[in-house]
Amino acid sequence: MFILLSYILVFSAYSLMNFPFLDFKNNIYGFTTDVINLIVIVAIFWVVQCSKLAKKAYFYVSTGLLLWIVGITADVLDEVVIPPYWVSLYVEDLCRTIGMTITAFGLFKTMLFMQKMHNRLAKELIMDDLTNVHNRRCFYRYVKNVTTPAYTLLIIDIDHFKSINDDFGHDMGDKILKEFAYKVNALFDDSSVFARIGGEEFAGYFPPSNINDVTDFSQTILELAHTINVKNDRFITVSIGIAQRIERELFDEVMKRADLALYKAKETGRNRYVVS
Ligand SMILES: Nc1nc2c(ncn2[C@@H]2O[C@H](COP(=O)(O)OP(=O)(O)OP(=O)(O)O)[C@@H](O)[C@H]2O)c(=O)[nH]1
Repeated sequence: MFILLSYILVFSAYSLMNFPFLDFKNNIYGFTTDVINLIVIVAIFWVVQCSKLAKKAYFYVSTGLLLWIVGITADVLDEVVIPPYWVSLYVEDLCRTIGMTITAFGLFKTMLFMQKMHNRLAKELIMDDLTNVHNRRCFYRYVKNVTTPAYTLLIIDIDHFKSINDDFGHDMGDKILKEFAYKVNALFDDSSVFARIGGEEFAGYFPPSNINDVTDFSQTILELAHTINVKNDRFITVSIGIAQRIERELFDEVMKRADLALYKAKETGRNRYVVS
């Protein structure tokens, strides 16, 4: 900013001292318009310096605006003095045109950067970082907005997960969570939702369906868990609580019943499902 202002001052002083003067009174409107243009572009340049753009976008926008400002400075001065041909051509027209083009390219890069950032944030808002399945926020928001009457909720909890962490380390725990989430997620179709809602706790939503279909599905999850190997022939097991919504029941109440059913599954020996 300092270098830019210095340039404007030095170039203005040089032009005023070396080039012949015009009849300024006749050019007062042109001069005023050009000065306003210069102030606006310098203000935009200043805003760009204060904002946090991506490196490349920042580089292009700043360079473009700088060249543009050099061009506009010459534009302002040619309302006061008569510049030589090379100043009009190279300093004014060429700098301004190239500056505008580079700025436009920089803005295009900025838009791409914003779009990428938006997509990333939108994904982070609904996806679980570790397992890449839907997260708790997404699950709760989705099911709370469901108006269909008899949907079914599942809460799935990996048994004795703490001991996996304790015996084989946290990295192994993470690996198991990822593998389990990936495999179970593949069982869910477009009409149902699967999500990680806590540490080793997952949830499933099914649209109105026969409860026997849901228990069959739960049995498949129990069997799938037996294929996930921790180490040395040790496989995981899971417990599942199932609750089907009763008419007018609130989402939190259905979740609570599914949670109580899960508690019962744990209490009665784990590695099983219990229907509320
Ligand atoms: N590796 C890993 N561990 C996690 C993560 N989130 C939670 N945990 C662990 O999961 C364990 C859950 O332990 P508990 O709530 O006692 O449950 P549990 O050992 O599975 O016992 P039961 O549920 O009663 O069968 C804790 O040790 C947490 O540290 C995670 O993202 N990665």
